[in-house]
Amino acid sequence: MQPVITIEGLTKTYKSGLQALKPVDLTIRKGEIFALLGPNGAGKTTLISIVCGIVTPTSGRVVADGHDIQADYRRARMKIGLVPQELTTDAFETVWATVNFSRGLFGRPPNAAYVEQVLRDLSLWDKKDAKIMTLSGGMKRRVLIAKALSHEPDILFLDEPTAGVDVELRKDMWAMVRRLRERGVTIILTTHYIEEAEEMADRVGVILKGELILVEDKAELMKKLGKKTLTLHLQEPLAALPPELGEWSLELRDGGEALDYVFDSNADRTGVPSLLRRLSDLGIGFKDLSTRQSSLEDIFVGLVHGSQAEAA
Ligand SMILES: Nc1ncnc2c1ncn2[C@@H]1O[C@H](COP(=O)(O)OP(=O)(O)OP(=O)(O)O)[C@@H](O)[C@H]1O
Repeated sequence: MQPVITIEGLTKTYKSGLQALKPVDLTIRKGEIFALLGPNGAGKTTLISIVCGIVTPTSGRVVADGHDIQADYRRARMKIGLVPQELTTDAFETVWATVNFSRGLFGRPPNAAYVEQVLRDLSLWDKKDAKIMTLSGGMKRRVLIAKALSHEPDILFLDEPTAGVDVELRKDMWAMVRRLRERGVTIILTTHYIEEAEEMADRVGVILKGELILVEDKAELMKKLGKKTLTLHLQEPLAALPPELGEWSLELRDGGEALDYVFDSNADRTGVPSLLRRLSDLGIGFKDLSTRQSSLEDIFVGLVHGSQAEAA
């Protein structure tokens, strides 16, 4: 697949001495939705701010749609729309004026039909003459997206697009992101909501303490690292795990009424049939059983713990 952004050896050390990015290498593919996932302070905003030309890198190189973001800043920036995390809006302007003004900043000629379509897509059309300060927080956020799309960018960055927004707006945003992707726009979003990455992304990058520790197709990531949990609801509660079950990593919960077994669903031997046989031999019966695939959240928590254990 064709790359649309190439990041090579990118680092950032702020004046305070804090190294916000260790050398980062990353290629974003044309037309994909890429989720950059990481906890607060991991370096997500720093990374996208560099690509969008707001923060100067300490070293490394970024090429966006064929243009070096430093040597050829204007042309690179023309290709990019950024929806920032913070609500920075021109309070006294109308929605219509502010979105058209943004378009003009990028040297694009006026195009009322295009701007109208953007506002309609974002359910902002009936607010076009409203002053921004009169809008709700959710509406202001939609205005930020409209501004970012005003100059018809091919690449859209969304920094924590749904932080603090209600469920309805979140769903609207996801739908809008999908529509943009259908039109060929490449989308990079940062999030610390696993649910968002799981729902939206084609690929996921996990960033921790300035280091991109993993980049993977979402489906592949879940398949490769995904574990399953088998839960057995026992007929009689167990006070403790019998030593005969020592070879399986089991956990008793719900007052001994439920038994959890975490296994690798891709392994040749999952240990499930032998566990069921052993339970039967021991006369431990169960009323019901269920299995659950690990979510991206389980995987993420596992990675964070793994990396903390390494650092310790
Ligand atoms: N202008 C700055 N000067 C000094 N340190 C900064 C500056 N901006 C960010 N940092 C620090 O760099 C690190 C990475 O911050 P960044 O905002 O990139 O993280 P993030 O992953 O986007 O987090 P969040 O989800 O909280 O936005 C943090 O430790 C932060 O305090």
